[in-house]
Amino acid sequence: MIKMQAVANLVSGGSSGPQYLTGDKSSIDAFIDKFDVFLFDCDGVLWSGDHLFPRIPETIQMLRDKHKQLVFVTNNSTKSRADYKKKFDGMGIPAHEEEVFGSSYSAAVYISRIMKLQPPKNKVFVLGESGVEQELQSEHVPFCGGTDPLLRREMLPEDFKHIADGSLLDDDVAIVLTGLDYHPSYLKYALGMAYLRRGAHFLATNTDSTLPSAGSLFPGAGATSAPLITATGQQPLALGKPSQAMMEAIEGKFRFDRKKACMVGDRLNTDIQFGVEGGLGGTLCVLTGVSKKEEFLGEGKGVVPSAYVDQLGDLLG
Ligand SMILES: O=C(O)[C@H](O)[C@H](O)COP(=O)(O)O
Repeated sequence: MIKMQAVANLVSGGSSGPQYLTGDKSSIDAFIDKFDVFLFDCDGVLWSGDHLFPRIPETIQMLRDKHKQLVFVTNNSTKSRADYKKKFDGMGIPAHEEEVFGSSYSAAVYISRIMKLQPPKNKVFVLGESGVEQELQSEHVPFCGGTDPLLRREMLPEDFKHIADGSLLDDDVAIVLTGLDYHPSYLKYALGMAYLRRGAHFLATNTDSTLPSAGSLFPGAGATSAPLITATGQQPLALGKPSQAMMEAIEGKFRFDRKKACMVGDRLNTDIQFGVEGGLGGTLCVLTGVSKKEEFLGEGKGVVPSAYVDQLGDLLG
């Protein structure tokens, strides 16, 4: 009876709400068999900071043994694809650098291939970490700011004057790009604000409110870009999940049938929304990160996954 009910849910597309898969081996197998491609969020699904969740390497390997195409789609812009490959290797997770598609790469591709501003007026002022800089470099986009040690100092009285008269600004800057920034400063915000007031485009790798790490929550990219949003009254164009510009870039690079793809994530308003709005064949919510099941179970919920598990390793049955 349970088996028939599980199959009924899958057939009806989960009309009775998201299917709870943990502990239900036959439903897990049926769910996995529906898809050729799995898009994986990273923070909150595979790990929390440097803490690897149980049976992640084995789960990823199981999907590879089933010949599934895997793409690791992270909004964490502090690391580049190469940095993530090192992290995957360190965690024992079988993954290739070209399978990683982070928000820093998404932003760099958007700037270089979609915006295509004419040099030299195509420079980016970065409020973020090395991952953004590396990916801009990979797309040959000039930048300033970011991890520049000269900006990691107090705002001096003369800075107000030199920002106001433009002598501390770079006339080639046409874009302000914010990401998760572990080294925010008033000086960097003042420079970013000045560029935006001059008419620079306002982009963000992502605007996640929080960063899941060490089993807790910390200020996310949305929190570290908030001062510029408040000061200028402008909203950035975000190039991370749930942005469909990111989905289009991923589909363009990896070439897959969206109806045979499943988005796996821990956050409803980025990962699951990304998959639902992208028209993917399914979404799987994992309860080891930000969102709780109470946020999607019951009537009148905004974003509802196709299915959910307590932790990703439960897919091993
Ligand atoms: O604040 C952030 O940038 C996000 O919390 C973080 O980077 C999310 O990473 P993801 O879960 O998309 O791997």
